[in-house]
Amino acid sequence: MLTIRNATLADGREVDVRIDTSAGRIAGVGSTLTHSGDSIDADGKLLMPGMIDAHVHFREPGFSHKETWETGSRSAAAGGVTTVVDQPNTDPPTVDGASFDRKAEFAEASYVDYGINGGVTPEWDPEALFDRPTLALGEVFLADSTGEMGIEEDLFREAVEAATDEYRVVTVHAEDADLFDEEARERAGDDYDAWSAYRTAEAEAAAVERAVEIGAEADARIHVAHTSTPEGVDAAKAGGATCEVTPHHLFLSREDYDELGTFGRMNPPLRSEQRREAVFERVADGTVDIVATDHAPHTREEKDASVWDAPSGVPGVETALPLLLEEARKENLSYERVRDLTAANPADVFGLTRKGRIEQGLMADLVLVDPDASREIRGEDLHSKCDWTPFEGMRGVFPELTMVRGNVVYRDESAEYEGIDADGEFAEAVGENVRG
Ligand SMILES: NC(=O)N[C@@H](CC(=O)O)C(=O)O
Ligand SMILES: [Zn+2]
Ligand SMILES: [Zn+2]
Repeated sequence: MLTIRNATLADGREVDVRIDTSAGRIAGVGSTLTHSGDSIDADGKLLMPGMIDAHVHFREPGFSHKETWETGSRSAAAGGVTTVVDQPNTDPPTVDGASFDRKAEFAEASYVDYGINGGVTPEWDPEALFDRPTLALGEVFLADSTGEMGIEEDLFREAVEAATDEYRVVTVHAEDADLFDEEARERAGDDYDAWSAYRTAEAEAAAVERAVEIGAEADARIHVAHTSTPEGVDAAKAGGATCEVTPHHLFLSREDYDELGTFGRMNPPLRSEQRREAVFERVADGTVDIVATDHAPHTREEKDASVWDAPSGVPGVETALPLLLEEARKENLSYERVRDLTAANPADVFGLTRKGRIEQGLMADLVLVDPDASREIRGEDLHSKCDWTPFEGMRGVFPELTMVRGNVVYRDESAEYEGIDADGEFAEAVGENVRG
């Protein structure tokens, strides 16, 4: 048994949390727990459920030079993420039994728990995928992005039906390439805003509408990945789907290209400041279900190319919760909203019934933070293989301690906790597949 004493929860309650470390579960939450066994004095600091990041690209197998399960999951743990959901655009793509099994072997190196999604290409093998502990189907690409896995509508419909028969959620990358602005293609390679002009907001809204229509016909559970526009969010919600927003679409806009260049290129692209604000409002008021990072690392060398040649994607798994906690510190979001967006809602959307909340009986996936300890984000301080961040110089509130099923996997070495004697920043890589 381990007790975290004097913790403050997102709703303001001051509690002790008792952890059954052998079961990895929360044994009790209350104010008058008896303190037998080990204990940590939280000294009034904030205790949050670990973030469930429903959208990461940890790049193995195939692209270990960009990220590995080890570096990606360390970055996750240091950012307060205790579960990640990995996407299928690896090499080989995760579309059949052999590729799933291969990825599952790499994932054993993970410091945090994980789900592995199955992908869809014309060669996919749904039976083999669903036979395995696949968390969800997706991201299913309705347009090409990194990995060129864009598929036609007929195959999408088939995939949605197959996933629904197997009780899997379908995560969709919703852009319609027919609505991309080909004229923008003529802009020069150093006009970085051309990427946003090319992959239009209309292309997102139209694809979301189509995806939720097809989903409704099949009675499917559709989850729209990385919605970047208020139109995309509204179309998803009106069609009965759930949706996620990334930190980059929440905190960056087309106005940041001057600073970011191709390091601000991703799919869907950055939008106008006006659209960014409208998306932020929908996150703050609870319309948006989830904040997920779409952590998509590429090396500096790869990114350092013309706007038409650079790969799409930015890292984000370590900075998402810190950026949101900074917004809460500034009272632009409530702590309860941050908790729901990062933990309770992703647990509900992906059926992770034993995760996402600080309640008796649930898994002890926990993050302890000093809510006032805001600091500048520096790429060189982060733990991803990707040594840059699009959020350089912005402020974040980083965790001091991250626990996965009762195991301390990360602690900030400058934070002192009586009762914790982990040596160094990271302890053991205890990550497991959330589907067993
Ligand atoms: N978002 C991106 O721009 N890139 C992602 C793929 C994706 O999520 O579309 C990647 O894997 O690099
Ligand atoms: Zn995508
Ligand atoms: Zn993605």
